[in-house]
Amino acid sequence: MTEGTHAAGGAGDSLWQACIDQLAQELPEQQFNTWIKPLVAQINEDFSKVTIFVANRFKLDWIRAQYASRITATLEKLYGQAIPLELALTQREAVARAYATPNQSAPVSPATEPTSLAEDNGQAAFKNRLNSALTFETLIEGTANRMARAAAMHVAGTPGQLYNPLFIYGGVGLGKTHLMHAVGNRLLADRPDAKVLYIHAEQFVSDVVKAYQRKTFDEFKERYHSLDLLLIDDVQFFANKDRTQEEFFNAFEALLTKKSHIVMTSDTYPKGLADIHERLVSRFDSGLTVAIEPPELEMRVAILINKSRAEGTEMPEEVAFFVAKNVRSNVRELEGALRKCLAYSRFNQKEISIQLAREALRDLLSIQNRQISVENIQKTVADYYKIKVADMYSKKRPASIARPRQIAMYLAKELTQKSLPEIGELFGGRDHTTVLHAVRKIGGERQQLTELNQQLHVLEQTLKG
Ligand SMILES: Nc1ncnc2c1ncn2[C@@H]1O[C@H](COP(=O)(O)OP(=O)(O)OP(=O)(O)O)[C@@H](O)[C@H]1O
Repeated sequence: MTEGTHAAGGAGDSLWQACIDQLAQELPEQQFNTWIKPLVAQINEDFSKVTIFVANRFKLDWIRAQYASRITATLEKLYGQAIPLELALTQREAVARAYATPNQSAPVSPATEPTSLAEDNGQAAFKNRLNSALTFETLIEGTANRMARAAAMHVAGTPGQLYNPLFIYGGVGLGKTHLMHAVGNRLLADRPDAKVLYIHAEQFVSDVVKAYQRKTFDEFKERYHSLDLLLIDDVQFFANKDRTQEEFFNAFEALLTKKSHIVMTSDTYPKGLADIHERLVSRFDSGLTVAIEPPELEMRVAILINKSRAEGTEMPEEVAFFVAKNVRSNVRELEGALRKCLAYSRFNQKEISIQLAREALRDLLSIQNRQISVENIQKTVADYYKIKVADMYSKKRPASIARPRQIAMYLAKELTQKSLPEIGELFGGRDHTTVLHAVRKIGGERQQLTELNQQLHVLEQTLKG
């Protein structure tokens, strides 16, 4: 089961995909990528229920509070009648079973606490929100994460000393959250009485808002300032939240003064963070900043072999290479591909082979093999903005035509291997500097204008199939 797809395939699959596409258009890109895109859903074959699997407890609560009704409404609009929604925590066996029995609902009740949540650790009322399955032992090491892993291990072994704060950044699904939990779990294994808290930045924002409304800042401070280790995920979410940034700054200073450790993650390095106060950005960068890169081929192979072993199945090395060569973006997608292969093998009672992987992953492979041509981009963009395809090559300059043309040039550069002169040629013999200008202009505006960004997102999704 991959992100955004349905377990059993068929009509449910298309319905869920349509729902995801719709939400991609409606929500700001960052929100969509963080909360909706990683969701894994299973729609029963009789459409009597949709079960959405979420990676951890916080995410589950967040999806329930912020997005569940929106997802239900979108599905209802698309399907024509309401489909009850259930939220469940991702548990490998549950997902695998859901896969193998597409007619049955997932055997996980929506609000159950996962058995893996290591919330007690002798700290009765204190909830650390750690997932005990995410440890250093289950994190595969490779060139891509070697430095981040080494720094994290150091912090877990001697917190409050070097590398404080530890700032880990990288793209989606590369193991930042996993690494953070590993630090917390390791510290608790060594010192069960340590006060550790894992929290997503959005939850911190929401705690600040609650403390503000209820005038409970003393409790808030007591909670955060007394920690030995604060693990805070996705701090880019602090953007534009002044009060939150102020409270985080206070917590940060208090924790560092008492030599507690802070580990943070983000999708970018500190100076790349937008709309976060300079004094905070410079604090973020004052310890150690390390990147996690997308995993290289050998690491992807090792991850596949290890994860399938953990599921009780041996994946032959040649199959792991085949899958790893075809799934390159991130570990979460790799896990999705692996689950598909394992479920396909169980369901069809076939040995895992390259042929089986090819069948199990055929959707994914066909998307990759589908070449996006400049002609296709021109046609799609012209359709979208309701202009003639011929205007893509014409010399006309009114903005209603020039802008879609620039957008098409931008997409041609982004989505094909063509050079600037080649693209210029295909747009009615234009100079390569004209293409470069369009690429820079649209690329720059995309960062600023949410509406343009959403339009581009829709066009990209359409072109990628
Ligand atoms: N090196 C690794 N070895 C084993 N599993 C990994 C590794 N890296 C990532 N994973 C797994 O991949 C999945 C995605 O990782 P994780 O959630 O930590 O990513 P992330 O970088 O925090 O992404 P996001 O920013 O989208 O939250 C998790 O199931 C995690 O356990």
